[in-house]
Amino acid sequence: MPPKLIGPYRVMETLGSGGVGTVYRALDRRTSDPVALKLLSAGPALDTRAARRLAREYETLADLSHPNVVRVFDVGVFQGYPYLVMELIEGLTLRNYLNLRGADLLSPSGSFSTPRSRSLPDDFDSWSDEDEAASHADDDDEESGPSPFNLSAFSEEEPSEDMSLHAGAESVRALADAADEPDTGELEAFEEPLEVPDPKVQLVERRIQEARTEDLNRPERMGKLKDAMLQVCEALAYIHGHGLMHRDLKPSNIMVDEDRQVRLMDFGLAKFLADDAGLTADGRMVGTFRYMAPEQILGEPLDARADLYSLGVILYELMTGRTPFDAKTPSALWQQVLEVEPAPILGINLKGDPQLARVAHKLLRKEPDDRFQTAEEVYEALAE
Ligand SMILES: Nc1ncnc2c1ncn2[C@@H]1O[C@H](COP(=O)(O)OP(=O)(O)OP(=O)(O)O)[C@@H](O)[C@H]1O
Repeated sequence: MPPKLIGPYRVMETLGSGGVGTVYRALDRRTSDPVALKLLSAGPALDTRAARRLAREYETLADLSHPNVVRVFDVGVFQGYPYLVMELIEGLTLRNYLNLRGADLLSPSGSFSTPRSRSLPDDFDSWSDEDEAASHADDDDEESGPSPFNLSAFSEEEPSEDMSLHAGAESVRALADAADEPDTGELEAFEEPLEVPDPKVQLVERRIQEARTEDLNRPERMGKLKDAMLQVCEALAYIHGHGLMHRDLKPSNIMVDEDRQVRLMDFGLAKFLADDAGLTADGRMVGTFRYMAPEQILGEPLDARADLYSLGVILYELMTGRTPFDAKTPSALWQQVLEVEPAPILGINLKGDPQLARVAHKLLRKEPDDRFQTAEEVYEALAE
């Protein structure tokens, strides 16, 4: 049960939960203004010193004002846990915004609903105990609970066909059986036909893949993606210009409102929750490994270029449907981030935009010096 009152704010409903807390829609009882309130319940309760530090950190954020940066109104402490009050964004996270399909928007009753699709499965469930301590750091992307917002501004999106994007072997085989291809009967000679590549299955898999990349490359989706990325660059240029870093940039920290205006959220939070090496007081890492730059994983001093690496992961993911690196354990993931080159975007999405792919790969360079050096440079390259 969510609390009814947090400081002077009346909690109306839960908007979603992430790795470090829960976000509520709330009303400021003094003004009746609607706000979003993020209660950080992941760490240990704050002592007075930490509470004062929180207030200091957010004095800086409260002064920021940019159309692509979420406004921070207030901070406080509730039963020992810090909370942050910010602008309520009536919209969707970037991932859901770019996954929208007509079929997702209209519920059977005809009312609008939030799409629940996720572009990545959370395959980190099977971590070993030793990985457990770090596991929360990748508990991203949970966008739970229905949106209370009217999403009619997004409804012009054309419904796309059901492409069975995550069709398992069984459904692929069923589709193959139904495919209008002549049966060669060749498989009957084998005792274990499943080990032999079935041309019909391969054909259907190829068609699914083609349909999937066609969906990723829809001109309307690509236009939205590029526009959103440009706005994120403007937001990053602004906060970097103020000497701040985001440190936890990922698709669930970017929201798009009904006017397609992008808002960057949660910057600075990772810094407040962690020390310079990115560790919380109880030794856990703050941030999301899949989006973290190599130097961030290594606990090295960071600058704005670490945010640009995260931007590269986001762009890569939005162009291919998967992050550049993925593994079953954090240590395997770190090894990839530190040592492995990402698979070429255009090898996964054959008809992807070459210019955007080039930008993403340059952002993903392991050495900060080899990346774009500023968000302005990225903006220029995207706008070309
Ligand atoms: N200012 C806001 N206005 C409207 N909805 C919001 C706002 N901030 C967050 N939300 C919603 O609440 C959800 C949870 O946000 P939260 O920041 O807790 O999670 P997260 O970003 O997925 O994870 P993390 O805590 O690791 O950053 C978001 O996915 C979003 O749907």
